[in-house]
Amino acid sequence: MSNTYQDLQNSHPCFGGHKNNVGRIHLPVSPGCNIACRFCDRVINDVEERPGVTSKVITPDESLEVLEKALSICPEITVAGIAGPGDTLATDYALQTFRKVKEKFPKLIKCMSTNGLLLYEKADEVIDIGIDSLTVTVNAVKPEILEKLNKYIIYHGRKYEGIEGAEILIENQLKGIKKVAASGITIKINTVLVPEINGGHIEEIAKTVKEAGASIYNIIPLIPQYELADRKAPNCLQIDEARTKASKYIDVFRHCQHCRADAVGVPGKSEYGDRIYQRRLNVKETFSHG
Ligand SMILES: C[S@@+](CC[C@H](N)C(=O)[O-])C[C@H]1O[C@@H](n2cnc3c(N)ncnc32)[C@H](O)[C@@H]1O
Ligand code: SF4
Repeated sequence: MSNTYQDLQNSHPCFGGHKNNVGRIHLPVSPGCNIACRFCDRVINDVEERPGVTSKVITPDESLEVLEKALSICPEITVAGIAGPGDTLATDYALQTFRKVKEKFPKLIKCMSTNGLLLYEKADEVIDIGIDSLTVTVNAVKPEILEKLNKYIIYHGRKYEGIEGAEILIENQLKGIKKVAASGITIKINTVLVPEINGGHIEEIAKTVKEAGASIYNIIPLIPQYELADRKAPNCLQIDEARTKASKYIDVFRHCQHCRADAVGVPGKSEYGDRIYQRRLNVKETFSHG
């Protein structure tokens, strides 16, 4: 039986549990991605504090050793999460890792983040493994807005660009969210707020994902980079307005820390990634746009 939304509000830092001094570890086992968000720049480095960044990519077996070490250093960790650095469903490594974690650390909350392209077809596996909390990044529910945020998708071996790719992505996200939510798994939605692109669309996203079964909504301010390097990050007022509009339809999480794909510790309080992943000097290798 997976944790309920109420349980997670006490025990998962991204669902409200941040008040209780609980920690998480992100296991960076998923390097590849099957879509191309125009703002995403996945890199290997030891210094940047943002999603898509990791010091190394590890295997599902290595992740058990990493977890053991992390729990001995930081017993506050209640959540084993996988948030990249790429997409958790683009390769099988994340689901393999969760099966191993479930066996060896049955008390840990299993949490994963996906773009949702393959969520509908992999939903039975996600449910069977007993993922406790699932985050799906939904940046728009209208294809003409999404195509400004996503360049293409690779779906069943074919590349779909622009509106066509955006339509498939939105349809699969919403069908996947409905199916997984109906099984009782708690769903959080991430939206990257790019004021000039989806700033006026937040209410529609919030309403649509709530109707599909999501429980909580997290608006992430854009970090301007890659193709959207010249777009402005939202200011505090814009973020606050977007959150207030969304909260008419769905609970809103307001404490997102823009964590790395290999973060370890209690968000905002402790960070043990240096010790766990033996971070090196300032080495930077881009691997998302080869
Ligand atoms: C790197 S992704 C990995 C998990 C999965 N592929 C996904 O998209 O949900 C983790 C989160 O970082 C967000 N993200 C990536 N680049 C960002 C940026 N430049 N600014 C803000 N959020 C970003 C994504 O939208 C996603 O919600
Ligand atoms: S944000 Fe997630 S889905 Fe989008 S390109 Fe980056 S890793 Fe892939």
